[in-house]
Amino acid sequence: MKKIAFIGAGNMNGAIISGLINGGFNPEHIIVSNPSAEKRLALQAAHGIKQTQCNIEATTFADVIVLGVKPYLIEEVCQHLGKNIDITDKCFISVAAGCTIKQIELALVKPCTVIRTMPNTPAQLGCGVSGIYANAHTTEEEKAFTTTLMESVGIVKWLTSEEQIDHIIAVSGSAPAYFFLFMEAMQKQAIAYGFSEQDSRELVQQTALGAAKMVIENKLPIGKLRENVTSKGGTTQAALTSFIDGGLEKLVSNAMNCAVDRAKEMAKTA
Ligand SMILES: NC(=O)C1=CN([C@@H]2O[C@H](COP(=O)(O)OP(=O)(O)OC[C@H]3O[C@@H](n4cnc5c(N)ncnc54)[C@H](O)[C@@H]3O)[C@@H](O)[C@H]2O)C=CC1
Ligand SMILES: O=C(O)[C@@H]1CCC=N1
Repeated sequence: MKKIAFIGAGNMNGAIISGLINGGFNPEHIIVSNPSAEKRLALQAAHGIKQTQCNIEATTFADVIVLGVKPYLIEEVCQHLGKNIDITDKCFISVAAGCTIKQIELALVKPCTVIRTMPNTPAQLGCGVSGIYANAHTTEEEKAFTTTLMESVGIVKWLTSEEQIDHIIAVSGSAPAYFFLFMEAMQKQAIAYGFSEQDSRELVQQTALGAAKMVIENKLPIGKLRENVTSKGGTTQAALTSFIDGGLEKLVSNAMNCAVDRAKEMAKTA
């Protein structure tokens, strides 16, 4: 079985590690590296994985290296690895937004496999979505392993161009936060009606879960599910009209385009 090094013990790598372990991946084959101790020790305590403060030690241990540091650190981390150890047989998988395969290849110096994946944090529950795009050095076996790796934390979509990574960021990578923002706004209003904070949370979260399950389990178009809740001249129609008059659709597409633009900007300034 392949060994995996997670460089960075933050939110995204932590979510993938949780998902892998919950899916039965052997913790002995996983190492995480992070300069500060707290987060890597917490991951070790939670999952029984190996940990180190040294990226070189983690990379040397593994066949597959998941780069999960902030985008502005990816090149620095890769240069350090490329200059100090033989990485030619390793498979690098970056989860970073706004850092291209070309930038990573240049930083690693030696030619090797570089794959970009854009997961999202529901990966920690096995409910993630990951877009994947691979460079020309990637073998079919490495592609198959990456599919298996990311499928252990959710669904996978292979992409036909690297640009689609930026689109996946807008559609699913950043998107849990859109739903959280919407739920926070609903919870605030529920509290304003006098419900306790806890009751407000339960009302909102259960409604979000129910709505998501209906979308998943029904084959009906999402618009039809919406119509089924909306009695003519009723309460839902009043609420939806307010959303539509407020420009919700445009607001959503503008927000998603802002995520795409920001990913492109980050790649330029890297
Ligand atoms: N948070 C999210 O929902 C998603 C994040 N991503 C990507 O994941 C990457 C990480 O993001 P987060 O997990 O949110 O950030 P984070 O800040 O939670 O995690 C980054 C971790 O890297 C560690 N770190 C810093 N310098 C390091 C070094 N030289 N070597 C090893 N570790 C080092 C930090 O101490 C921190 O624990 C980013 O590139 C981001 O674009 C991708 C998809 C979703
Ligand atoms: O906000 C970010 O830049 C990262 C990428 C997708 C989710 N979080």
